[in-house]
Amino acid sequence: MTRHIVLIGMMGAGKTAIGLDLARRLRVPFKDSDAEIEAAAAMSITEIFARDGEAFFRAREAQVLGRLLAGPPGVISTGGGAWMRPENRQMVAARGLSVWLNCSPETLWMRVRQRPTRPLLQTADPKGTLLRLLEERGPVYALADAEFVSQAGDSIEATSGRLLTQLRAAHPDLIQEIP
Ligand SMILES: Nc1ncnc2c1ncn2[C@@H]1O[C@H](COP(=O)(O)OP(=O)(O)O)[C@@H](O)[C@H]1O
Ligand SMILES: O=C(O)C1=C[C@@H](OP(=O)(O)O)[C@@H](O)[C@H](O)C1
Ligand SMILES: [Mg+2]
Repeated sequence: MTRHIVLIGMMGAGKTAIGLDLARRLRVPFKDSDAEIEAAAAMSITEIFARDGEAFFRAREAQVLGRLLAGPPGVISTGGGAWMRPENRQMVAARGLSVWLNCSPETLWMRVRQRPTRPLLQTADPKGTLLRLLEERGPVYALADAEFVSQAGDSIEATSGRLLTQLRAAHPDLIQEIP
């Protein structure tokens, strides 16, 4: 691979799950910015938000993203808010291909409602919060180099396989060796 593949998009779109499977198929390193932040802080995302606040988390996120982008090309899954910072978008553009994992609001909600691991959704109306964030962020996600639409009924494996086919077709320069 000549550049990183950087997955962006909403919470629950499957950036972490699809990124892992995509990296396995490509036999390249997989990094998840949230997991890297958690490892460095020895705390969960929930604990970081509760103890240090969102601004602190966003600063760590930008740092971690910079470090991951400086490493060998691989698949990087970001947290849903990372793409909102213009500096992060610039860093990604310099070293990677950004791919918006797009997904219907119903599917996002179905996936995130089961897990209390996303502090931004700990509100009185988590579904309303998710929809509002999607509305705010959608136009910014659309700035990504590529968009991939994840279908609700597809498995993780089917989705990452289809994503790889789409990426190979649209960016033959990116993946030079067929694993
Ligand atoms: N087709 C699919 N694509 C992505 N995730 C899926 C799919 N089917 C089920 N899931 C589940 O949905 C959740 C997606 O969450 P995650 O990968 O953490 O998303 P994100 O990192 O974008 O917030 C995971 O629990 C995953 O196992
Ligand atoms: O959308 C966001 O602002 C966030 C998304 C989360 O990552 P996922 O998109 O991987 O769930 C995590 O970074 C944090 O809870 C904030
Ligand atoms: Mg994730």
